[in-house]
Amino acid sequence: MKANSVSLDHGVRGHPAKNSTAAKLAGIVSRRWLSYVGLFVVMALGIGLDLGLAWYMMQITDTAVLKEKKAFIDLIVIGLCILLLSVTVNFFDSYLKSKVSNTLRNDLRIMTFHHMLRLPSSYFDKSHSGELLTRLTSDNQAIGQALGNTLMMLIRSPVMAVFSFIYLLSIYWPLAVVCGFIGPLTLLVGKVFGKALRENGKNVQDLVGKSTGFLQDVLSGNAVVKAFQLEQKFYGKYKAYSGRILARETKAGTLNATMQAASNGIGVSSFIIAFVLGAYFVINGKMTIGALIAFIQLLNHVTWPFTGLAGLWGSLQNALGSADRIFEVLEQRVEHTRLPESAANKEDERFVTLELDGLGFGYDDGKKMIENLSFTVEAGQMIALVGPSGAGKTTLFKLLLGLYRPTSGQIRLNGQATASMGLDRLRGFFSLVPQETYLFSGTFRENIADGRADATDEEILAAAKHAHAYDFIMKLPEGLDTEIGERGVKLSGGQKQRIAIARALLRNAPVLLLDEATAALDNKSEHLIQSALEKLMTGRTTFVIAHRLSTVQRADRILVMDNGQLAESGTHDELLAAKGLYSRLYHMQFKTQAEELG
Ligand SMILES: Nc1ncnc2c1ncn2[C@@H]1O[C@H](COP(=O)(O)OP(=O)(O)OP(=O)(O)O)[C@@H](O)[C@H]1O
Repeated sequence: MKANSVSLDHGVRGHPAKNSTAAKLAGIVSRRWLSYVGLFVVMALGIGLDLGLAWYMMQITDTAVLKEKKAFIDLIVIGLCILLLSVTVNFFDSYLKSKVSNTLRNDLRIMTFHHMLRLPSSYFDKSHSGELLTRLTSDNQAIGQALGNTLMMLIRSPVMAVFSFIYLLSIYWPLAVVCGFIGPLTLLVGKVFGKALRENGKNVQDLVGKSTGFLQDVLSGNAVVKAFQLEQKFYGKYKAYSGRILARETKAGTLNATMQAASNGIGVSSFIIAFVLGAYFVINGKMTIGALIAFIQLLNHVTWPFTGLAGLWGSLQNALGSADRIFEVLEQRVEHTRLPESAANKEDERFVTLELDGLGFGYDDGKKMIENLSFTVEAGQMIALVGPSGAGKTTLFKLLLGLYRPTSGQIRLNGQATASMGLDRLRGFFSLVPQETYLFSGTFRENIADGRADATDEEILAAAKHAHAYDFIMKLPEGLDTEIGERGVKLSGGQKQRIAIARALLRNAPVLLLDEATAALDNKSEHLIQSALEKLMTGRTTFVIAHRLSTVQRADRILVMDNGQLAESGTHDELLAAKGLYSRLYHMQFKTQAEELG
């Protein structure tokens, strides 16, 4: 990753930073100091050239007025040199500005994504993925723009103004002093409007984030939208979002226009004053015509920077609003200090025992979801988790995977408390087959290989065969290289599940967390999946959130959860004999299945 040779760790490592947004941005900008040195050199040359051009205009006008032919020819040569230099400087100015802007956008993009990948599940539960997406897209765009052109112009303008003013003083100081008072007035305008523009800019970005999240939901759930005929409702909702964005953008436009008009008025009045007064001084013989032309040219540099500054200040404030949103993500506490490596399939990490000791947990709302849960699982056992909906079965999986930390008690893996174990190592013990299959856009090969990055083609094919996915993949013209569509839209539910099983097979972790799908499949597909799961469970310790009677009956131990507590535990026969919650659930399900089978 040579091109990204910046440190990806934002200095604050998840602690809310006290520095201002501008100071935090400065920290990021400073990583590209060499490009900025180049930009400053080009800027100095550009300022010199602009001053030189004013001098040149004065000389050539006075030479023409005085009809000095020899000096006139010399000035034509000098003019050509100025032209050549100006073209070169202009090229490097634009090139370096876009380079620094693009590079910093790239830095920020990868830094933000790197940070996002290390954020805990609790953060994603609270934030909408579409909204987070805009921080990597439009917010990133706004900042990149500001750190290139806007920033350089903001630095160049006052420097240029100072040098131009000194030159004006040297031409005719009384006129310079009069005009010099007017330019800085525009700064006041910028100050008055800057805060409002920044706040408005942040509001626009917040709204864009929300509406993008909404769009993402509607577009990815388009089948439900059509089935429930939600088109009108969602169209109205999006129109409302869009209208609010428009209103905010119109407000920004009005603020900008007022600010520009005010600073322009100040700029134009200084121009008129200079022209009228300058003409008066020419009539009185205090200035030459050439000096007046140079004066007007330079005055432009004294006033324009201030005039333009107001607009630039506005876009900088907008970008700071976007930066606030990005830093909000970068300052979230991360669960990993670095990106975890896939730790599965390590021979030295065999599973021996897993103990839950007085485990307690509640989500953010403080309500206890799991209370005082204790049990021990030995290697090779198959544990079925059953219980009513909302009993806490999936939550237990989240705790085992370290997606959330227990609020009390301990989980011990091979005798070691998981709280003191690195998350990479902890997650390396597990392979997850979630209830809702989640595949990523890409090919079959890529999706299966997500189980293990260094898997060979033979291993991928073997996993596909064991998962009964090989035949349907190979029937497709591009085989393993067939694109599966967004989240696997081109696949049936059963096919998706078999790809997920192949992925888990390849991971080859010692403990399998299997959340059985509840969706009913046809008999053939069901049989293929059962057979694939059998292969996956072989030689592994398995926790299965069980919805099927067959799974439950085969389990070495059934843990019956109710309201986050272990209500009962035992084998199928023991629990039936106990005639408790399990027995009731079993008979209820058995009756339903018998009815379904006619
Ligand atoms: N991220 C979350 N934030 C807050 N509460 C949550 C979160 N996820 C789940 N819950 C709540 O925790 C409780 C247990 O949920 P869990 O998903 O563990 O149940 P479950 O036993 O797996 O249910 P099911 O069989 O229906 O999948 C539920 O009341 C649920 O509303």
